[in-house]
Amino acid sequence: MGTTKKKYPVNAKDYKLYEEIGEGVSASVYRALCVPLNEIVAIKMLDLEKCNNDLDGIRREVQTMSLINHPNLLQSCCSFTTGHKLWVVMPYMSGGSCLHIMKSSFPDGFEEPVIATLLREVLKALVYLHAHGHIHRDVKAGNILVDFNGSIKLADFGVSACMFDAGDRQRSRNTFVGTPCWMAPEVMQQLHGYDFKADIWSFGITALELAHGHAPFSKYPPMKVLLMTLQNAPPGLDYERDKKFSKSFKDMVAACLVKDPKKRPSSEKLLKHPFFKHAKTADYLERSILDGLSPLGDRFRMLKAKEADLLVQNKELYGDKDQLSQQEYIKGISAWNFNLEDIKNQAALINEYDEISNLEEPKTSNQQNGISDNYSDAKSQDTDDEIINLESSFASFPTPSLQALKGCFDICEDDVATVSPTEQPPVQLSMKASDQETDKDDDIKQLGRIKSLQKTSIPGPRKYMSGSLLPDNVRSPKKLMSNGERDLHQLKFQVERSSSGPIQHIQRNSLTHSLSVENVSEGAVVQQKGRFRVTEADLSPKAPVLNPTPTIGVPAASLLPSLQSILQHNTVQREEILRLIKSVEQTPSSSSGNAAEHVETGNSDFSQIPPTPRERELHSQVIQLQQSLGSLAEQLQKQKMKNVQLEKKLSDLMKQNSIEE
Ligand SMILES: Nc1ncnc2c1ncn2[C@@H]1O[C@H](COP(=O)(O)OP(=O)(O)OP(=O)(O)O)[C@@H](O)[C@H]1O
Repeated sequence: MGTTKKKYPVNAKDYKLYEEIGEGVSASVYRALCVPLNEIVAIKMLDLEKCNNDLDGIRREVQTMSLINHPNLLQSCCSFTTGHKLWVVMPYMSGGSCLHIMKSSFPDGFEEPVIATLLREVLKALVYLHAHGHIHRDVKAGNILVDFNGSIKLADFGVSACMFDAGDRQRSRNTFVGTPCWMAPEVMQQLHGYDFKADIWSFGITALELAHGHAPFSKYPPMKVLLMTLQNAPPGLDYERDKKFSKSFKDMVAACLVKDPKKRPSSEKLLKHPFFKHAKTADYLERSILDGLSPLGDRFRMLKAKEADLLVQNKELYGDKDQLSQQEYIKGISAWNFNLEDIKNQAALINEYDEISNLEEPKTSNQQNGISDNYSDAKSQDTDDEIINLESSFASFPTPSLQALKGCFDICEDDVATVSPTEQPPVQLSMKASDQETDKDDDIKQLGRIKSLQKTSIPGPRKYMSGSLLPDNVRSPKKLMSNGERDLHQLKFQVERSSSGPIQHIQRNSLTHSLSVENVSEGAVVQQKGRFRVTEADLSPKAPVLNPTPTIGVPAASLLPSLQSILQHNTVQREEILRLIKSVEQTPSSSSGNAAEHVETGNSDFSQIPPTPRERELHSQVIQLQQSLGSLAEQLQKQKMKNVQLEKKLSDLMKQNSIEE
């Protein structure tokens, strides 16, 4: 790919910013000119101060984007920080995402040959990613980008995971990441972890999304989507209107949407499915889906305006009370609140929502696990019991420190100006190219330098995103207004995401919000950044993923997530050992009591009492766990020492800095 050979400047002043072309949960994307290369690019801007707790996600995205090299994957050209923003420079994909194209011109989805062509390209990208040990974890139409010539690239590695993280290729993941509608059941369940087969599920959901114009369950709030995905039979091409689709398409979707991940094909195998014989060339895509489309920026603006209108209409129709309910509902869901009372309240709101929503969902013929698969059945099951069951199905994980966001990127340039913590002006983008340079320079000056890593992050008003655009006929359960002023200008910046898109991050400034973000010690904490996202410490007995060994200049704060993860992991392992010891004690054979004593006293000599096979197995597990506990403690110790050293360096540097200033 040509982009890898060119040297893209890593300085904001070398780019002229044009119009906004996309928004996600965590980022805004702009079209821009790379002045020295005279090339149009797209720049994704992430506000590091607002991406609470998602240092790992951002780092992963930047790393993955720079390392991948495949024609169907969006590779970054370069990335750098300016003020508290991270800029990721990428090739500009002028067609925008498939989601945007559908919303603009194909509200009921694409024709089958188009779908086959798009999906084959995405699948090629997945084959590459999986072969290199990556799980994408966010495959959906919004992340399939189309270029002017019909070429396709899969984007957004914000939640991708590397299977080699801990040096173990086969390791399943135990993190809770993704976008609800596209999320595989095993990812939601968090029982046995998951692997690259989770992408195959999302791929199947994406196929349905491209066929219908929206993902299954997309009109439901996130909690409901989780319930439905877990309880209902997998969705498929079973609608009356799906008769137009070929058997091979239906087969391909059915192969992906099997609840048991082991029964899903690998991406490589799926690529050989007869359905992809219908795939055509990029040329064909250009003619069939790009023809007549207005420029990306215009489309984006129109779609946003439409969303804002919908929101205003909703306000008029349902009033503030309902909006407040929705807000409360989304807040609970977004924060993945395990407070039972809150969840019950949320469940009540789900029912409320259902009553007014227009049910057009399918009655699938196949039943799985003896659970009814039609929506009205699922609706009637919105009981407290379900919520309690669901609550027990999910694990909760600790959250990295807020401060950990800083200092992650040592690729900084241009961090020049100074600003107070409360000063966080948005980047103002002029539509006139000639004005760009001045405006941008001013902005950069305003954005300022982050003086201290210890500085408390005081987020400005949250710019709520609208990445996934609502189907027109759907009343938004997810778009809401703040408690504050509700003028249109504010609306623009506070539109929530569709539930068919990632769940919106909610600023935790409400007294009613009972979830403690940083309460690591209780282990009941969930990290969340727009998606359900619970990472770092997992319940797997395997070693936690450590941040790479810090290099000089990496702030000590960035080690905190690893340390927390190790601590958490330690606790989990300790509990596991205790549990095993208890279970040895409870083994009915007369010998087991003795065996437990041996274990408890650290004496593993079982020679005098012949152990049962179960005791042997438990014993060896205990030994393994003890060993790994030991090595974790060692790692923790090392990390602590490094932390101390780095903190010292850091404070020296800060002193030096303040002297210079
Ligand atoms: N290189 C690009 N060229 C054109 N449009 C782009 C490009 N990158 C992103 N976009 C547009 O911007 C939108 C948001 O970008 P992106 O998905 O990377 O942000 P995000 O915050 O990671 O989103 P998500 O909500 O999926 O997590 C995309 O859906 C797409 O429409």
